[in-house]
Amino acid sequence: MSDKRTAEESLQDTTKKVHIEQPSNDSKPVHDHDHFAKGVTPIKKEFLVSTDKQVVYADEESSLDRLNGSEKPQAKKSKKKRGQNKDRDLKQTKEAVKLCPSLVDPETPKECRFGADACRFTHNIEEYLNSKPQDVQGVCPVFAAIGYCPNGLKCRWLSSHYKSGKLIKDEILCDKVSKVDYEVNHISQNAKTDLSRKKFQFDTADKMILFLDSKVQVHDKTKQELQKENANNYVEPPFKVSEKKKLNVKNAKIVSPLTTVGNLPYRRLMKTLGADITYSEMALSLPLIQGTNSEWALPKAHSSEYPGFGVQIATSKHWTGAKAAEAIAKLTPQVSEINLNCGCPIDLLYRQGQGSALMEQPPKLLRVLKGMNYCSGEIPVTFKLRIGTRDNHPLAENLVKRVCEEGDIGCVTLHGRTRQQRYTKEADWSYISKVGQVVRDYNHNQLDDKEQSDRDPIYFVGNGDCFTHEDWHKAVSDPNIDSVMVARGALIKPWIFEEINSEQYIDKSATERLALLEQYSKFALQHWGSDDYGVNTARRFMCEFMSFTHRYVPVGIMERLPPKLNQRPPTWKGRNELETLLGSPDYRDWIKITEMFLGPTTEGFSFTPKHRSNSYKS
Ligand SMILES: Cc1cc2nc3c(=O)[nH]c(=O)nc-3n(C[C@H](O)[C@H](O)[C@H](O)COP(=O)(O)O)c2cc1C
Repeated sequence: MSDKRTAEESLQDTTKKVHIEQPSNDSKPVHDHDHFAKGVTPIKKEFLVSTDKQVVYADEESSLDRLNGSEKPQAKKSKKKRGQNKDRDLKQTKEAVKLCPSLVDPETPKECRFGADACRFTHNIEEYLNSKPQDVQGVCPVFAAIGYCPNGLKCRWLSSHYKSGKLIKDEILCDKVSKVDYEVNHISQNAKTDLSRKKFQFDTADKMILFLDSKVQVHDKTKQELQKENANNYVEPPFKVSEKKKLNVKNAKIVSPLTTVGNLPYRRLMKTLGADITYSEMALSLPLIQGTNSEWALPKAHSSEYPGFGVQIATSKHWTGAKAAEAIAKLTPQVSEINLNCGCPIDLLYRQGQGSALMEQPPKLLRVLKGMNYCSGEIPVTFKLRIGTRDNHPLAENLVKRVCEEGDIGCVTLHGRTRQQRYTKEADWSYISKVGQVVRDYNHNQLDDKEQSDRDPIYFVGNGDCFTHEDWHKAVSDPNIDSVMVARGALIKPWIFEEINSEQYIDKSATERLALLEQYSKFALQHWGSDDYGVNTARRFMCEFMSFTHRYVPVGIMERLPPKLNQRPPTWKGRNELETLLGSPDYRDWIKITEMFLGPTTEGFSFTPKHRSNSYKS
């Protein structure tokens, strides 16, 4: 594989876009080798590299790090073969000497509540600066973007904005950028403390939970009496669906909720590339209502994402769903929808009755949706499900029918696979259409109902295997389907919406693709910081992102189109060194790419990707 210098030299390669002509249906492959076997990406002979290596991709479940401990139910054999890292240690080694955060700007030091002597961080600026590793060359990307660097002395590019003992600020740029480039949905420490100490006022949820409790079947006579009383105390929801924020789903370009990889910098990148709707990574309701820091990091969004930003939650109980919805509505109002995850296949969640397990308990699912809808104020509630949990036992059709009638939802998204299926076999778009028909019929009937005729239709979105503009347009040409949610397609080929809008394949040059990664790195530094911690975090998530981007096979080297998500390429080389580097499945090449933008890896950086064979420690 090429070294860093060569890759940078390759930056000079041509940026000309080439539009690939679609071969006609009857066109024959130029040659007829093994690599045209079913499931194998057809790559032109001159770009093939002979080797015995097999490409194996791990998709969804291996990215669910926060939910470690989960196991795929019936794939023990392949799990062993794949050697996935289920217990990745994601902690990074810390700086040897740490500067007290009160001193990041030495000119305007803040008060340290512990005092210099008791503080566990150093207050000796000179000692700190002497202990820092050498600065990364060039201008601090955060300073360049927003006119100042919030990490101050801790920045890894410090020398670019620190002159004569002072931090530089570009007031004009700062002022201009602050109006358009900011993050929303940060919640205060006080709010988190209130949640964790059970002092947060869940006024709406507390009422609704009593009512929903009355819907749970009990056999005890006293409890039944209490239930009756609670049911009688029920008051009308403060917001009807028609009074909630409008969803704008018809033909919208939608990026799926994506645990780990669908982080804020990635979604921000996707907004620059034409996404209309983005979702947070899945947040678990219980830690949300307990005020956990890491969970409340998930509803944060970039200003460019709102409106059009959905927060996805998982829950198994109506009370946690209702409380989480109320907390989100009160604390992070810049949310366009709260999406209930009813599709997550992973075992840990399933065993707890969350994710796809909710599909197996319709009354419970309806209680959860009702509770969320009642407590989410003006934020509409939507849900995402799969065909069912087991193969040959589809549940979605009947379930969606019931939810339309009773669930007060704004949109349904259906992933055309079962839980059992995971990513094997293609998504079943004919079943997706069938369920879409159910929603369409329901909407149609509502038009005849005078009381309901003012409300927006329930939208229906299909999901599964969309990788080309043809897939997308074919799906939305079905009158039952309002739009398509794109997951892996938008990770592997982030410019997919550009292709959809222009209705053609775009053969992005390697330079253009590298520029997207550079943009990601800049957004990542802005989000996580340009200090040691921020750079390490940005590097790790950039590697996670590249574990998808490297799977892109340039259309210009393919023997025939369309490319498919479930095809695996034989080993190939690109049209130049940079293209080969970007397609490398080797984690060391991903690190090399991060080094172009984030500087060299520092002592202690470790990256443990999905496959053990790819682990890295500096
Ligand atoms: C890395 C990764 C993380 C995912 N995380 C979530 C998630 O948090 N919530 C969710 O509803 N679906 C999640 N999914 C599933 C996708 O949203 C989507 O339903 C599925 O990948 C099928 O779409 P695709 O064929 O376009 O990839 C994830 C998928 C992947 C590959």
